[in-house]
Amino acid sequence: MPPPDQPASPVFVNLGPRSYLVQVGRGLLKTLGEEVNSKLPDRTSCAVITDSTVGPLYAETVLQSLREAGKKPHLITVPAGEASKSLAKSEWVLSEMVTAGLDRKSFVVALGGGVIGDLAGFCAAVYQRGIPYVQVPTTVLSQVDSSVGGKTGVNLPNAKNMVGCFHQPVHVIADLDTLGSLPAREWNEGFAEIIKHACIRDASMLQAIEDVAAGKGDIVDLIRRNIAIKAAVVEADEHETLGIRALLNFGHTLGHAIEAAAGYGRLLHGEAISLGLRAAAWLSTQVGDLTSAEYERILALLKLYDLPLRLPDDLDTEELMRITRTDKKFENGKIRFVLLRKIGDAYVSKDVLEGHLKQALEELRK
Ligand SMILES: NC(=O)c1ccc[n+]([C@@H]2O[C@H](COP(=O)([O-])OP(=O)(O)OC[C@H]3O[C@@H](n4cnc5c(N)ncnc54)[C@H](O)[C@@H]3O)[C@@H](O)[C@H]2O)c1
Ligand SMILES: O=C(O)C(=O)C[C@@H](O)[C@H](O)[C@H](O)COP(=O)(O)O
Ligand SMILES: [Zn+2]
Repeated sequence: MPPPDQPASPVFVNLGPRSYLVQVGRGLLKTLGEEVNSKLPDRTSCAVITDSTVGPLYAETVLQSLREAGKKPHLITVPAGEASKSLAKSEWVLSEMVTAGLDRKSFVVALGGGVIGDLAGFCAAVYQRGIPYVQVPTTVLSQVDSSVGGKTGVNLPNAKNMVGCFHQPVHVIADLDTLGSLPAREWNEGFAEIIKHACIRDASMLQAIEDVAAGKGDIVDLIRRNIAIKAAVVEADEHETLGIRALLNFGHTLGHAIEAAAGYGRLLHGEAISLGLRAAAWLSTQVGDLTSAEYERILALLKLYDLPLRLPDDLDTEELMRITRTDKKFENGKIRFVLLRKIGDAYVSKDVLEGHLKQALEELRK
Protein backbone atom coordinates (compact mmCIF):
# COMPACT_ATOMS: atom_id res chain seq x y z
CA MET A 1 0.00 0.00 0.00
CA PRO A 2 1.56 3.40 -0.95
CA PRO A 3 1.89 6.19 1.65
CA PRO A 4 -1.13 8.58 1.63
CA ASP A 5 0.56 11.23 -0.58
CA GLN A 6 1.59 8.70 -3.25
CA PRO A 7 -0.85 7.78 -6.02
CA ALA A 8 -1.79 4.09 -6.17
CA SER A 9 -0.22 2.41 -9.18
CA PRO A 10 -2.59 2.34 -12.16
CA VAL A 11 -4.40 -0.87 -13.10
CA PHE A 12 -3.57 -2.10 -16.60
CA VAL A 13 -6.49 -3.61 -18.51
CA ASN A 14 -4.80 -5.96 -20.95
CA LEU A 15 -6.98 -6.29 -24.04
CA GLY A 16 -4.35 -6.34 -26.77
CA PRO A 17 -4.92 -3.38 -29.13
CA ARG A 18 -7.75 -2.14 -26.88
CA SER A 19 -5.62 -2.08 -23.68
CA TYR A 20 -5.74 0.89 -21.33
CA LEU A 21 -4.79 2.15 -17.89
CA VAL A 22 -7.06 2.95 -14.95
CA GLN A 23 -5.49 5.70 -12.85
CA VAL A 24 -6.60 5.66 -9.20
CA GLY A 25 -5.73 8.43 -6.78
CA ARG A 26 -6.45 11.91 -5.54
CA GLY A 27 -6.18 15.29 -7.28
CA LEU A 28 -6.28 13.67 -10.72
CA LEU A 29 -8.83 16.01 -12.33
CA LYS A 30 -6.30 18.84 -12.45
CA THR A 31 -3.84 16.80 -14.53
CA LEU A 32 -6.53 15.16 -16.66
CA GLY A 33 -5.69 17.32 -19.72
CA GLU A 34 -2.04 16.19 -19.80
CA GLU A 35 -3.03 12.54 -19.34
CA VAL A 36 -5.65 12.71 -22.08
CA ASN A 37 -3.18 14.48 -24.35
CA SER A 38 -0.64 11.69 -23.89
CA LYS A 39 -3.28 9.12 -24.99
CA LEU A 40 -4.87 11.19 -27.76
CA PRO A 41 -2.17 13.64 -28.92
CA ASP A 42 -3.58 14.13 -32.41
CA ARG A 43 -7.18 14.85 -31.32
CA THR A 44 -8.33 18.31 -30.27
CA SER A 45 -12.08 18.84 -30.12
CA CYS A 46 -14.06 16.86 -27.59
CA ALA A 47 -17.40 16.63 -25.80
CA VAL A 48 -17.32 16.57 -22.01
CA ILE A 49 -20.58 14.80 -21.19
CA THR A 50 -21.80 15.19 -17.63
CA ASP A 51 -24.98 15.52 -15.54
CA SER A 52 -26.71 18.39 -13.78
CA THR A 53 -25.27 17.46 -10.37
CA VAL A 54 -21.69 16.60 -11.32
CA GLY A 55 -21.27 19.41 -13.89
CA PRO A 56 -21.51 22.32 -11.45
CA LEU A 57 -19.08 20.53 -9.09
CA TYR A 58 -16.31 19.35 -11.41
CA ALA A 59 -16.78 20.39 -15.05
CA GLU A 60 -14.86 23.67 -14.78
CA THR A 61 -11.72 21.92 -13.44
CA VAL A 62 -11.94 19.37 -16.25
CA LEU A 63 -12.57 21.96 -18.97
CA GLN A 64 -9.68 24.13 -17.77
CA SER A 65 -7.30 21.19 -17.61
CA LEU A 66 -8.26 20.15 -21.14
CA ARG A 67 -7.84 23.70 -22.47
CA GLU A 68 -4.40 24.00 -20.85
CA ALA A 69 -3.44 20.83 -22.70
CA GLY A 70 -4.52 22.41 -26.01
CA LYS A 71 -7.89 20.64 -26.32
CA LYS A 72 -11.15 22.30 -27.36
CA PRO A 73 -13.86 20.96 -25.04
CA HIS A 74 -17.64 21.42 -25.45
CA LEU A 75 -19.75 20.78 -22.36
CA ILE A 76 -22.94 18.72 -22.75
CA THR A 77 -25.09 18.33 -19.63
CA VAL A 78 -28.02 15.94 -19.12
CA PRO A 79 -30.34 15.78 -16.09
CA ALA A 80 -28.89 13.70 -13.22
CA GLY A 81 -30.37 10.23 -12.76
CA GLU A 82 -31.11 6.91 -14.43
CA ALA A 83 -33.87 8.38 -16.62
CA SER A 84 -31.14 10.03 -18.73
CA LYS A 85 -29.87 6.60 -19.81
CA SER A 86 -32.38 6.46 -22.64
CA LEU A 87 -32.42 6.32 -26.43
CA ALA A 88 -34.12 9.73 -26.47
CA LYS A 89 -31.34 11.31 -24.41
CA SER A 90 -28.64 9.64 -26.49
CA GLU A 91 -30.23 11.13 -29.62
CA TRP A 92 -30.18 14.56 -27.99
CA VAL A 93 -26.52 14.19 -26.93
CA LEU A 94 -25.50 13.01 -30.42
CA SER A 95 -27.27 16.02 -31.97
CA GLU A 96 -25.43 18.32 -29.55
CA MET A 97 -22.16 16.71 -30.70
CA VAL A 98 -23.06 17.54 -34.30
CA THR A 99 -23.95 21.13 -33.34
CA ALA A 100 -20.59 21.45 -31.55
CA GLY A 101 -18.86 20.46 -34.81
CA LEU A 102 -17.31 17.23 -33.53
CA ASP A 103 -15.86 15.05 -36.28
CA ARG A 104 -14.19 11.65 -36.60
CA LYS A 105 -11.00 13.03 -35.03
CA SER A 106 -12.87 14.21 -31.92
CA PHE A 107 -13.27 12.34 -28.65
CA VAL A 108 -15.57 12.15 -25.63
CA VAL A 109 -14.93 12.59 -21.91
CA ALA A 110 -17.54 10.92 -19.66
CA LEU A 111 -17.58 12.91 -16.40
CA GLY A 112 -19.96 11.41 -13.84
CA GLY A 113 -21.35 8.18 -12.44
CA GLY A 114 -22.34 5.01 -14.24
CA VAL A 115 -25.29 6.65 -15.99
CA ILE A 116 -22.97 9.14 -17.68
CA GLY A 117 -20.32 6.50 -18.39
CA ASP A 118 -22.82 4.18 -20.09
CA LEU A 119 -24.59 6.98 -22.00
CA ALA A 120 -21.46 8.88 -23.08
CA GLY A 121 -19.67 5.63 -23.95
CA PHE A 122 -22.63 4.63 -26.10
CA CYS A 123 -22.67 8.00 -27.86
CA ALA A 124 -18.90 7.70 -28.49
CA ALA A 125 -19.39 4.17 -29.82
CA VAL A 126 -21.99 5.15 -32.41
CA TYR A 127 -20.99 8.75 -33.30
CA GLN A 128 -19.76 8.61 -36.91
CA ARG A 129 -19.41 4.83 -36.29
CA GLY A 130 -17.14 5.27 -33.30
CA ILE A 131 -14.76 7.77 -31.72
CA PRO A 132 -12.56 7.27 -28.61
CA TYR A 133 -13.66 8.16 -25.09
CA VAL A 134 -12.14 8.63 -21.66
CA GLN A 135 -13.97 7.60 -18.49
CA VAL A 136 -13.81 9.98 -15.52
CA PRO A 137 -15.97 8.15 -12.94
CA THR A 138 -17.18 10.17 -9.93
CA THR A 139 -19.16 7.61 -7.90
CA VAL A 140 -17.91 4.59 -5.94
CA LEU A 141 -19.99 2.39 -8.23
CA SER A 142 -18.56 3.83 -11.43
CA GLN A 143 -14.98 3.75 -10.14
CA VAL A 144 -15.07 0.09 -9.05
CA ASP A 145 -17.25 -1.24 -11.85
CA SER A 146 -18.92 0.65 -14.71
CA SER A 147 -15.95 2.71 -15.98
CA VAL A 148 -13.96 -0.45 -16.69
CA GLY A 149 -14.83 -3.11 -19.25
CA GLY A 150 -16.42 -1.24 -22.12
CA LYS A 151 -20.08 -2.12 -21.64
CA THR A 152 -21.95 0.94 -22.92
CA GLY A 153 -25.63 1.45 -23.56
CA VAL A 154 -29.04 2.74 -22.58
CA ASN A 155 -32.25 1.31 -21.11
CA LEU A 156 -35.60 0.66 -22.71
CA PRO A 157 -38.61 1.50 -20.51
CA ASN A 158 -39.15 -2.19 -19.72
CA ALA A 159 -35.62 -3.59 -19.99
CA LYS A 160 -32.30 -2.45 -18.50
CA ASN A 161 -29.27 -2.02 -20.77
CA MET A 162 -31.16 -3.54 -23.67
CA VAL A 163 -29.51 -1.34 -26.33
CA GLY A 164 -25.77 -0.93 -26.46
CA CYS A 165 -22.41 -2.21 -27.53
CA PHE A 166 -18.94 -3.03 -26.30
CA HIS A 167 -16.64 -0.04 -26.74
CA GLN A 168 -13.58 0.12 -24.50
CA PRO A 169 -12.42 3.50 -23.17
CA VAL A 170 -8.88 4.60 -24.08
CA HIS A 171 -8.17 5.70 -20.51
CA VAL A 172 -9.89 5.82 -17.10
CA ILE A 173 -9.22 8.47 -14.45
CA ALA A 174 -10.71 7.63 -11.04
CA ASP A 175 -10.16 10.66 -8.81
CA LEU A 176 -11.17 9.74 -5.27
CA ASP A 177 -11.44 13.40 -4.29
CA THR A 178 -14.68 13.54 -6.28
CA LEU A 179 -16.23 11.01 -3.88
CA GLY A 180 -16.12 13.67 -1.14
CA SER A 181 -19.33 15.25 -2.46
CA LEU A 182 -21.30 11.97 -2.74
CA PRO A 183 -24.40 11.81 -0.53
CA ALA A 184 -24.54 8.80 1.83
CA ARG A 185 -27.10 6.93 -0.26
CA GLU A 186 -24.98 7.18 -3.45
CA TRP A 187 -21.83 6.23 -1.49
CA ASN A 188 -23.50 3.14 -0.04
CA GLU A 189 -24.99 1.85 -3.29
CA GLY A 190 -21.48 1.45 -4.72
CA PHE A 191 -20.75 -1.14 -2.06
CA ALA A 192 -23.35 -3.49 -3.58
CA GLU A 193 -20.97 -4.00 -6.53
CA ILE A 194 -17.96 -4.23 -4.16
CA ILE A 195 -19.76 -6.94 -2.13
CA LYS A 196 -20.61 -8.63 -5.45
CA HIS A 197 -16.91 -8.67 -6.41
CA ALA A 198 -16.01 -10.19 -3.03
CA CYS A 199 -18.74 -12.83 -3.45
CA ILE A 200 -17.62 -13.94 -6.90
CA ARG A 201 -13.84 -13.58 -6.66
CA ASP A 202 -12.26 -12.62 -3.34
CA ALA A 203 -13.59 -13.70 0.07
CA SER A 204 -10.59 -12.03 1.72
CA MET A 205 -12.05 -8.64 0.72
CA LEU A 206 -14.91 -9.00 3.22
CA GLN A 207 -12.66 -7.82 6.05
CA ALA A 208 -11.61 -4.71 4.09
CA ILE A 209 -15.28 -3.93 3.37
CA GLU A 210 -16.07 -4.15 7.09
CA ASP A 211 -13.05 -2.01 7.95
CA VAL A 212 -14.09 0.77 5.57
CA ALA A 213 -17.61 0.74 7.08
CA ALA A 214 -16.00 1.11 10.51
CA GLY A 215 -14.00 4.10 9.24
CA LYS A 216 -10.62 2.39 9.62
CA GLY A 217 -10.03 0.89 6.20
CA ASP A 218 -8.08 2.21 3.21
CA ILE A 219 -10.66 3.23 0.60
CA VAL A 220 -8.04 3.86 -2.13
CA ASP A 221 -6.74 0.33 -1.70
CA LEU A 222 -10.27 -1.14 -1.67
CA ILE A 223 -11.26 0.69 -4.86
CA ARG A 224 -8.03 -0.35 -6.57
CA ARG A 225 -8.57 -4.00 -5.56
CA ASN A 226 -12.05 -3.91 -7.07
CA ILE A 227 -10.82 -2.37 -10.32
CA ALA A 228 -8.21 -5.14 -10.50
CA ILE A 229 -10.92 -7.82 -10.06
CA LYS A 230 -13.10 -6.24 -12.74
CA ALA A 231 -10.11 -5.90 -15.10
CA ALA A 232 -9.09 -9.54 -14.63
CA VAL A 233 -12.60 -10.82 -15.41
CA VAL A 234 -12.94 -8.57 -18.46
CA GLU A 235 -9.49 -9.61 -19.72
CA ALA A 236 -10.54 -13.27 -19.48
CA ASP A 237 -13.79 -12.80 -21.44
CA GLU A 238 -14.08 -9.33 -22.97
CA HIS A 239 -17.32 -9.92 -24.86
CA GLU A 240 -19.04 -12.24 -22.34
CA THR A 241 -18.94 -15.28 -24.62
CA LEU A 242 -17.08 -17.76 -22.38
CA GLY A 243 -19.23 -17.78 -19.22
CA ILE A 244 -16.54 -15.91 -17.23
CA ARG A 245 -17.68 -12.29 -17.57
CA ALA A 246 -21.23 -13.52 -16.89
CA LEU A 247 -20.11 -13.96 -13.26
CA LEU A 248 -20.09 -10.13 -12.95
CA ASN A 249 -23.84 -10.47 -13.40
CA PHE A 250 -24.21 -12.14 -9.97
CA GLY A 251 -27.33 -10.55 -8.44
CA HIS A 252 -28.25 -8.78 -11.69
CA THR A 253 -30.92 -11.06 -13.20
CA LEU A 254 -33.53 -10.21 -10.59
CA GLY A 255 -31.77 -6.95 -9.66
CA HIS A 256 -32.23 -5.51 -13.14
CA ALA A 257 -35.88 -6.60 -13.24
CA ILE A 258 -36.49 -4.93 -9.86
CA GLU A 259 -34.73 -1.72 -11.01
CA ALA A 260 -36.86 -1.52 -14.18
CA ALA A 261 -40.13 -2.54 -12.49
CA ALA A 262 -39.70 0.05 -9.74
CA GLY A 263 -39.30 2.77 -12.40
CA TYR A 264 -35.80 4.03 -13.28
CA GLY A 265 -34.35 6.20 -10.55
CA ARG A 266 -36.62 5.06 -7.74
CA LEU A 267 -34.03 2.51 -6.62
CA LEU A 268 -30.41 3.31 -7.44
CA HIS A 269 -28.68 0.56 -9.43
CA GLY A 270 -26.70 -0.64 -6.40
CA GLU A 271 -29.87 -0.74 -4.28
CA ALA A 272 -31.66 -2.93 -6.81
CA ILE A 273 -28.54 -5.11 -7.01
CA SER A 274 -28.57 -5.46 -3.21
CA LEU A 275 -31.99 -7.12 -3.53
CA GLY A 276 -30.72 -9.20 -6.45
CA LEU A 277 -27.67 -10.26 -4.42
CA ARG A 278 -29.86 -11.38 -1.54
CA ALA A 279 -32.05 -13.40 -3.93
CA ALA A 280 -29.07 -14.97 -5.73
CA ALA A 281 -27.29 -15.80 -2.47
CA TRP A 282 -30.49 -17.37 -1.09
CA LEU A 283 -30.89 -19.42 -4.28
CA SER A 284 -27.26 -20.51 -3.84
CA THR A 285 -28.29 -22.08 -0.52
CA GLN A 286 -31.33 -23.79 -2.13
CA VAL A 287 -30.00 -24.96 -5.50
CA GLY A 288 -26.27 -24.90 -4.69
CA ASP A 289 -23.93 -25.47 -1.77
CA LEU A 290 -23.70 -22.06 -0.09
CA THR A 291 -24.07 -22.47 3.67
CA SER A 292 -26.66 -20.50 5.60
CA ALA A 293 -23.82 -18.98 7.66
CA GLU A 294 -22.26 -17.58 4.47
CA TYR A 295 -25.68 -16.32 3.32
CA GLU A 296 -26.10 -14.50 6.65
CA ARG A 297 -22.62 -12.99 6.29
CA ILE A 298 -23.56 -11.52 2.90
CA LEU A 299 -26.80 -10.08 4.36
CA ALA A 300 -24.84 -8.58 7.26
CA LEU A 301 -22.49 -6.81 4.83
CA LEU A 302 -25.37 -5.38 2.81
CA LYS A 303 -26.99 -4.18 6.05
CA LEU A 304 -23.72 -2.54 7.09
CA TYR A 305 -24.11 -0.22 4.09
CA ASP A 306 -27.85 0.37 4.68
CA LEU A 307 -28.67 -1.42 1.44
CA PRO A 308 -32.26 -2.62 0.95
CA LEU A 309 -33.06 -6.29 1.57
CA ARG A 310 -36.86 -6.22 1.23
CA LEU A 311 -38.74 -5.88 -2.02
CA PRO A 312 -40.97 -2.78 -2.24
CA ASP A 313 -44.55 -4.03 -1.60
CA ASP A 314 -45.98 -2.61 -4.82
CA LEU A 315 -43.75 -4.72 -7.10
CA ASP A 316 -45.76 -7.60 -8.52
CA THR A 317 -44.14 -11.04 -8.89
CA GLU A 318 -45.67 -11.75 -12.33
CA GLU A 319 -44.51 -8.37 -13.67
CA LEU A 320 -41.02 -9.02 -12.29
CA MET A 321 -40.99 -12.46 -13.92
CA ARG A 322 -42.10 -10.97 -17.24
CA ILE A 323 -39.20 -8.50 -17.17
CA THR A 324 -36.79 -11.19 -15.95
CA ARG A 325 -37.51 -13.25 -19.09
CA THR A 326 -35.94 -10.44 -21.16
CA ASP A 327 -32.60 -10.85 -19.33
CA LYS A 328 -29.69 -11.27 -21.74
CA LYS A 329 -28.82 -14.55 -20.01
CA PHE A 330 -32.17 -16.10 -21.02
CA GLU A 331 -31.64 -18.28 -24.09
CA ASN A 332 -34.34 -20.48 -25.64
CA GLY A 333 -36.49 -19.96 -22.54
CA LYS A 334 -33.70 -21.19 -20.22
CA ILE A 335 -31.88 -19.00 -17.76
CA ARG A 336 -28.14 -19.15 -17.09
CA PHE A 337 -28.14 -18.00 -13.48
CA VAL A 338 -25.05 -17.06 -11.46
CA LEU A 339 -24.77 -18.88 -8.11
CA LEU A 340 -22.11 -19.19 -5.41
CA ARG A 341 -20.41 -22.44 -4.37
CA LYS A 342 -19.00 -20.44 -1.49
CA ILE A 343 -18.09 -16.79 -0.96
CA GLY A 344 -15.37 -16.03 -3.52
CA ASP A 345 -16.36 -18.83 -5.91
CA ALA A 346 -19.19 -18.25 -8.42
CA TYR A 347 -20.44 -20.34 -11.34
CA VAL A 348 -23.11 -20.25 -14.03
CA SER A 349 -25.92 -22.74 -13.33
CA LYS A 350 -28.59 -24.09 -15.64
CA ASP A 351 -30.45 -25.63 -12.69
CA VAL A 352 -32.35 -22.50 -11.69
CA LEU A 353 -35.93 -22.71 -12.96
CA GLU A 354 -38.66 -20.07 -13.09
CA GLY A 355 -40.23 -21.61 -9.97
CA HIS A 356 -37.00 -21.02 -8.06
CA LEU A 357 -36.96 -17.37 -9.16
CA LYS A 358 -40.52 -16.90 -7.89
CA GLN A 359 -39.54 -18.48 -4.55
CA ALA A 360 -36.59 -16.14 -4.30
CA LEU A 361 -38.87 -13.14 -4.91
CA GLU A 362 -41.17 -14.38 -2.12
CA GLU A 363 -38.10 -14.67 0.13
CA LEU A 364 -37.40 -10.98 -0.57
CA ARG A 365 -40.84 -10.11 0.83
CA LYS A 366 -39.91 -11.55 4.27
N1 LIG B 1 -21.15 -0.49 -17.86
C1 LIG B 1 -21.05 -1.24 -16.79
O1 LIG B 1 -20.23 -2.17 -16.73
C2 LIG B 1 -21.89 -0.94 -15.59
C3 LIG B 1 -21.58 -1.53 -14.36
C4 LIG B 1 -22.35 -1.20 -13.25
C5 LIG B 1 -23.38 -0.29 -13.37
N2 LIG B 1 -23.65 0.27 -14.58
C6 LIG B 1 -24.70 1.27 -14.72
O2 LIG B 1 -24.30 2.41 -13.95
C7 LIG B 1 -25.48 3.13 -13.56
C8 LIG B 1 -25.40 3.44 -12.09
O3 LIG B 1 -24.28 4.26 -11.86
P1 LIG B 1 -24.22 5.21 -10.58
O4 LIG B 1 -24.69 4.45 -9.43
O5 LIG B 1 -22.89 5.85 -10.56
O6 LIG B 1 -25.39 6.24 -10.89
P2 LIG B 1 -25.44 7.76 -11.39
O7 LIG B 1 -24.50 8.00 -12.48
O8 LIG B 1 -26.87 8.08 -11.62
O9 LIG B 1 -24.95 8.54 -10.10
C9 LIG B 1 -25.75 8.50 -8.95
C10 LIG B 1 -26.11 9.94 -8.50
O10 LIG B 1 -24.95 10.53 -7.94
C11 LIG B 1 -24.72 11.81 -8.53
N3 LIG B 1 -23.27 11.99 -8.50
C12 LIG B 1 -22.37 11.38 -9.29
N4 LIG B 1 -21.12 11.72 -8.90
C13 LIG B 1 -21.26 12.57 -7.87
C14 LIG B 1 -20.33 13.23 -7.03
N5 LIG B 1 -19.02 13.04 -7.15
N6 LIG B 1 -20.81 14.05 -6.06
C15 LIG B 1 -22.15 14.20 -5.89
N7 LIG B 1 -23.08 13.57 -6.64
C16 LIG B 1 -22.63 12.76 -7.61
C17 LIG B 1 -25.32 11.73 -9.89
O11 LIG B 1 -25.65 13.02 -10.37
C18 LIG B 1 -26.55 10.86 -9.62
O12 LIG B 1 -27.60 11.67 -9.16
C19 LIG B 1 -26.65 2.24 -13.90
O13 LIG B 1 -27.26 2.72 -15.07
C20 LIG B 1 -26.03 0.89 -14.15
O14 LIG B 1 -26.78 0.10 -15.04
C21 LIG B 1 -22.93 -0.04 -15.68
O1 LIG C 1 -19.30 -5.48 -16.68
C1 LIG C 1 -20.08 -6.43 -16.61
O2 LIG C 1 -19.99 -7.40 -17.38
C2 LIG C 1 -21.17 -6.45 -15.61
O3 LIG C 1 -22.03 -7.31 -15.66
C3 LIG C 1 -21.16 -5.40 -14.55
C4 LIG C 1 -22.54 -5.09 -13.96
O4 LIG C 1 -22.32 -4.59 -12.65
C5 LIG C 1 -23.29 -4.01 -14.72
O5 LIG C 1 -24.46 -3.65 -14.03
C6 LIG C 1 -23.56 -4.26 -16.19
O6 LIG C 1 -24.01 -3.07 -16.80
C7 LIG C 1 -24.60 -5.32 -16.44
O7 LIG C 1 -24.57 -5.61 -17.77
P1 LIG C 1 -25.69 -6.42 -18.54
O8 LIG C 1 -24.97 -7.01 -19.69
O9 LIG C 1 -26.27 -7.43 -17.60
O10 LIG C 1 -26.72 -5.44 -18.98
ZN1 LIG D 1 -24.16 -3.67 -11.87
